[in-house]
Amino acid sequence: MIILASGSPRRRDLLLQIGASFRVVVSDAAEESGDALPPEELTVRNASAKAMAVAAQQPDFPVLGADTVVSLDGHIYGKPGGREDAVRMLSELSGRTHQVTTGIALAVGGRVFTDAAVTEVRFAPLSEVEILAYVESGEPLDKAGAYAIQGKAAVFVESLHGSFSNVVGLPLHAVARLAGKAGVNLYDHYGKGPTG
Ligand SMILES: Cc1cn([C@H]2C[C@H](O)[C@@H](COP(=O)(O)OP(=O)(O)OP(=O)(O)O)O2)c(=O)[nH]c1=O
Repeated sequence: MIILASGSPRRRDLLLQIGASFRVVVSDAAEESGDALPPEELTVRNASAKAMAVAAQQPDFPVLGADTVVSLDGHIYGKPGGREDAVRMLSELSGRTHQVTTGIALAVGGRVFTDAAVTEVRFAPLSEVEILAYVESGEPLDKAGAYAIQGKAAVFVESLHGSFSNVVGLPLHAVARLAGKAGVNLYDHYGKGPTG
């Protein structure tokens, strides 16, 4: 069994999807933000801080932390500060290709294994009316870059290159690969793997 150090229902759903054996302990680690660090470095740092904060209380289990940001033209977009901020972010993403980066960190036995995945997402040009209606739906407010690809914003996405689950908050292939590297079994209930 592992511990998911995350309050994100999306990350919980993604681990459930692959049949992982886990429980959730939400981390209180402070997140860094801003454009000073490249997205891979920033998200790996934040993911490590989340994993290590929970590992300090739960040293007997491997702990997985993750952090997702959107980036475009050297700017990093985290969660919007409110509706106006969400409108601004979506206007900037409109008609452009941006990157979604998730850093992951697995703390196990005093060591921290890390990785990051990047997905390119192309948005169609969005009208002001579309953006305002979407923000009004409330969906963007707790999402990096002010949108949810698994939700109503799916209609904005013209194309995607890379891992889809990465955009939703947890790159599942990279998580499985990292677990393998760290010697952690994600599916330890009765020793069964994803195929049962
Ligand atoms: C781009 C995008 C982000 N998101 C979400 C995933 C993350 O939950 C959130 C990014 O915020 P994060 O700070 O990475 O995570 P979180 O605060 O939700 O959870 P925790 O720190 O406890 O792990 O944005 C989507 O759900 N869909 C999307 O298409």
